[in-house]
Amino acid sequence: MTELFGRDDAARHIAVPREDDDKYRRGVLGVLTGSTRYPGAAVLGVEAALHTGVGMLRYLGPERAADFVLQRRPEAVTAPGRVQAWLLGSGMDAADREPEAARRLDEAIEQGLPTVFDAGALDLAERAGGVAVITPHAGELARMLGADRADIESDPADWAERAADRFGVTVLLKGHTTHVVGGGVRLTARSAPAWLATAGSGDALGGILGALLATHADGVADDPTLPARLAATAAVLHGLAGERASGGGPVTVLGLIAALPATIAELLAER
Ligand SMILES: NC(=O)C1=CN([C@@H]2O[C@H](COP(=O)(O)OP(=O)(O)OC[C@H]3O[C@@H](n4cnc5c(N)ncnc54)[C@H](O)[C@@H]3O)[C@@H](O)[C@H]2O)[C@@H](O)CC1
Ligand SMILES: Nc1ncnc2c1ncn2[C@@H]1O[C@H](COP(=O)(O)OP(=O)(O)O)[C@@H](O)[C@H]1O
Repeated sequence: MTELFGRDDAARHIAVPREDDDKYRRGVLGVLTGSTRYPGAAVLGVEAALHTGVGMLRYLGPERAADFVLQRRPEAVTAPGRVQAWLLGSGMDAADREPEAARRLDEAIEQGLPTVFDAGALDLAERAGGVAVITPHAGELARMLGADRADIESDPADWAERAADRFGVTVLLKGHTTHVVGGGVRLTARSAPAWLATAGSGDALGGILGALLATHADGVADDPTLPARLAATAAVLHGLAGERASGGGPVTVLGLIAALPATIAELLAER
């Protein structure tokens, strides 16, 4: 059975820092995204993760992208070190991976930590040793499954379930309605206005989900349904922040990201 995952559900999945927390205890997100060709995707994912809330973010992608990330977010740490979760692949091209990026992706996957596999890392998800959430759009899922995009679009929840079974991961299938399948649950999130169909919007979603995994890293391996619920939470936050930024009109991805803190505050006030 498919459950509609709404704002109340999302509100319950936001980790609020406590008085005895510090930056490490809150959760550190490692980010390997972006490329020389697509540095902007790295900036968007980092921005979205920081606006969702993490204790620390380590950005370890290619130099050109790192320069842009640091210009925009000097709080991002570019030195390698321990992390509690990974965001991989946004703004990378699986067919043309930079060698250093490929090496770092391998090292990250070997750690077996909770990981978001997006865009140019989707092909690596099968190798995940720990909790894995993949975030394809219908075209990407079609490529992964050797299926027709139109078939996936005609029955997205069913195809998301097939992918979850085949790859042994939680699947977040993007679109106007987001379908999440994994750990024996099927969830849908429907909060997104169609203005969100804009380049870079998915890169922001990856950052939101990465932050949620990092801040729930302790519980996520022990609760089979939690990765799916966190993925659905990311979709709800993304949709609500998009709605807030749009106000009924066009939305920019940085506008959506800027709306995340107030969106989260509103959800927390309701719980
Ligand atoms: N600012 C940035 O740096 C952005 C980077 N992005 C990255 O770009 C990479 C490719 O993502 P996509 O979601 O575009 O991959 P898709 O699988 O949707 O598309 C692959 C390619 O197909 C072509 N294509 C598909 N439909 C087309 C159409 N209607 N008209 C013209 N060309 C079309 C484009 O050349 C595109 O690059 C990912 O790594 C993604 O993360 C995108 O997220 C957009 C923003
Ligand atoms: N018609 C739509 N209505 C609402 N949200 C949409 C629509 N189309 C796409 N989205 C959302 O926008 C984002 C697009 O992600 P993606 O296709 O990966 O774009 P990009 O790679 O350019 O960042 C996803 O979060 C998706 O759910």
